[in-house]
Amino acid sequence: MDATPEGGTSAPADRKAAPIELREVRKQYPDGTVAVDKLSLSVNAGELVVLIGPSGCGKSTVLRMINRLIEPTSGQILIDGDDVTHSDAVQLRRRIGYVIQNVGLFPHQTIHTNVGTVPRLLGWPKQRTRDRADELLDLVGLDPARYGKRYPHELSGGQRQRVGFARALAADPVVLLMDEPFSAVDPIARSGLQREFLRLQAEVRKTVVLVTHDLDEAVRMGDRIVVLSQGAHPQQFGTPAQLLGEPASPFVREFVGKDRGIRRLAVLPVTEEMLTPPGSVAVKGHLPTVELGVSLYDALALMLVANADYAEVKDGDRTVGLISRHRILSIDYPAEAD
Ligand SMILES: Nc1ncnc2c1ncn2[C@@H]1O[C@H](COP(=O)(O)OP(=O)(O)OP(=O)(O)O)[C@@H](O)[C@H]1O
Repeated sequence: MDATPEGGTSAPADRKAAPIELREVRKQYPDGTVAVDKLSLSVNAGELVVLIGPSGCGKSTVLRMINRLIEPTSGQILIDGDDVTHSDAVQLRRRIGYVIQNVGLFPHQTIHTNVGTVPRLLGWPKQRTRDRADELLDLVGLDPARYGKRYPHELSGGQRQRVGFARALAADPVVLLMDEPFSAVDPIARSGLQREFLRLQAEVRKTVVLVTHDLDEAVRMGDRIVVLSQGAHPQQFGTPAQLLGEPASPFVREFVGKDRGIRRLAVLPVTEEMLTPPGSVAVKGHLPTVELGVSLYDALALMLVANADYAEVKDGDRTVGLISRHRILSIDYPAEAD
């Protein structure tokens, strides 16, 4: 049985993703800087949680404490219920995938060898390691026959990033940590890679902690988002829609900014309650069609391109109603907290 988003129901033996819990974790660097001040946080198995906040608020420190590249000063970090703050750090890192900006592939090793790094360290038989590297390259959309023998400099930045994902996933880690993984590629390649990663995540369902400073990325990728202020103080921990619709404090409202109305359209779906029955309004010309459940943002974008006031909404082959531009632009905004 697979791990569920709620966590805790799978047998550990076949668990593919593990919950993470931080209990009052603190990091004070030797020079006295308190980067993380007693942070408590729970991430469910199979969930993608984004850490976002202003520069220097402690995001990377939090992430690097989870795989013990940085030792916490105090507090506990539990993975799958086990406190890992006193376990063997090298063993731990083999159970945790780690993806960083610019990937850090070994330049003198082929792509295939790079992807097989952790399985080799774990002592997997050669054939199994080779098969696994092929499988992972396929999974990230790189043909192993074509790219496996190349060296990192013979790939584009976006392709190298995919290899980074493949390498991080090769030994089937229970947790995946990603620190600004998309920021080294240009904006167009970035949105393609984000989409690809979401497709991959839907398939592998790892517990992912992603650090970014890009709010659009956070909203697109996160099941939930934690907004941190200096000292890694959580200001709000919620779904993208909650964050954009109900910022919990002036800090969060300022952080999500003036564009939050537009961003919010990207996280709210077209639902049946929003629809007008087909035939109840006179419409001119050909209407664009959208699937029930697409984002309001996408529906509105289609209407603007087609210069139409309505779009026809389908559920599979069936037309379930019409959605109007006006309806999308008049969605409610809950009262803001102060
Ligand atoms: N080795 C270190 N020694 C002393 N202070 C450090 C060290 N590493 C980080 N810091 C400080 O700890 C704080 C948090 O740093 P961290 O890199 O975790 O922040 P961040 O939110 O990831 O920042 P950014 O978004 O700019 O990458 C900062 O004030 C930083 O200057």
